[in-house]
Amino acid sequence: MLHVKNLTGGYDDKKAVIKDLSFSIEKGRFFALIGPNGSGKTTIIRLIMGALPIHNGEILFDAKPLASYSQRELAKKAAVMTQENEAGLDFSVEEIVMLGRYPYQKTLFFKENTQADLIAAETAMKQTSVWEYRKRPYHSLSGGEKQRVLLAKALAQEPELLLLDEPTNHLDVKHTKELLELLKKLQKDMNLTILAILHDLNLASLYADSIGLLKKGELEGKYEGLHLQNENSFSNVYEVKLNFTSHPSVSKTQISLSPEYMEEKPVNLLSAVQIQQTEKAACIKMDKPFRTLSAGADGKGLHWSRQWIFSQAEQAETGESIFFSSKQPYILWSIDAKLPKKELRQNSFIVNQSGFTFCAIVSHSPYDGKVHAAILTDAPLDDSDIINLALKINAVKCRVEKNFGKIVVGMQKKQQNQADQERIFEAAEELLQTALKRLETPNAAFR
Ligand SMILES: Nc1ncnc2c1ncn2[C@@H]1O[C@H](COP(=O)(O)OP(=O)(O)OP(=O)(O)O)[C@@H](O)[C@H]1O
Repeated sequence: MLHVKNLTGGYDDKKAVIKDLSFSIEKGRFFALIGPNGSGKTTIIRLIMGALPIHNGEILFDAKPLASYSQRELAKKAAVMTQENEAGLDFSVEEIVMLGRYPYQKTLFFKENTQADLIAAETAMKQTSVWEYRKRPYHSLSGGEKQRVLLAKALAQEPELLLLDEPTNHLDVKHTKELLELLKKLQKDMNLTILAILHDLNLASLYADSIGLLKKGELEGKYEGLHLQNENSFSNVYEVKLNFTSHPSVSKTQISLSPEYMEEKPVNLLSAVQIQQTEKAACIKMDKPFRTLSAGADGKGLHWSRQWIFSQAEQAETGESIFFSSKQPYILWSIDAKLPKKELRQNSFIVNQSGFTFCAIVSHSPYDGKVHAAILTDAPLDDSDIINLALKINAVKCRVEKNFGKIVVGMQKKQQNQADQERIFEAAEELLQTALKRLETPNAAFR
């Protein structure tokens, strides 16, 4: 559909902003153009739309050079939605959208609107949810509403290729999702080809079929989706440390930042923990959240939590808590070791060596046959160790994630027999041994 070959161009003949750029977009594909501020993304759209001089190379639409299309022909093929401020225009919403029909009209006067023009404009306004604003002056709308009107105008052009410059700018999270879902629908239903400049790398990862990463006017790479191994190249281009992780429910990569202002400091579990025990419930609390992998009754999955409740109640307290339902609640691990030594040895492991603390909590309720296990450590262990442990005790949810030395694994699984319970103890012990090996403290003792 669109072939950009060795394109060099910019705002004047002397200085090229885009340098020797090549990429193509197949018909019906969603291509996201990303890159730092000033890398040339908008300039590429301007070059594609013939608004800027090409110094070298060529742009082909359907294998025909850009220059062979008249303005009207080009406008039927490709529509662009830019960030340019049209707020000065004193038109109503429907008049703005109708401007998108100009390639199909003999004159620019609205009275020439045909039935096809009216239907296309109405469809576009309904698709973008601006139909209810159609009589309102454009300048009276909010930034997000204006954004959707400009998209409606582009869609009214009935293009084969849609060029979008930061289409989700100004949109709240609901409208961002709605707009991108709409684009995916148009892509599928009408085989629309989309080139969108996106600043939000997570959205690019979720919605684009392929991604072009631009750096100083050159294409750093083209990616068929983002993958964990792209972390370094993206971090280099953006000059900031990016963390690539897996989306919790779809097979896509998501990107996060680690703010420096809240740099994590190692915490000593022995002093960070508080234990509260009543007749019907027991609660282990930490003074800061720990990375938690849990299949507990509440707070399932991999996230941050700071309290673990063993309770007869059906519901846990809210907020960073993991809830272990147990009809016969008890904690088998106690910080001040009040429990008989034998029981403590059987059910918990505490190692305090080299400044790091490890602790395994395993509780088993003979009443309902459920086993609860938690591994807490402030040692810099790999999540793969945790995952290995999780696999051994049949945890239902697990995910590899970079950790920062503070890990909690909490698991709950219906286990019917003693052998399963033993397996958990063994796995927990193995994890602690791995941790010790890593810290080169092979002689650390269990208490
Ligand atoms: N009208 C202009 N005249 C001259 N130079 C321009 C003009 N518009 C942009 N530039 C320059 O071209 C380069 C690329 O700008 P462009 O707007 O294409 O970047 P971008 O990647 O879209 O940035 P952003 O993410 O900030 O929107 C920048 O160095 C910019 O200063």
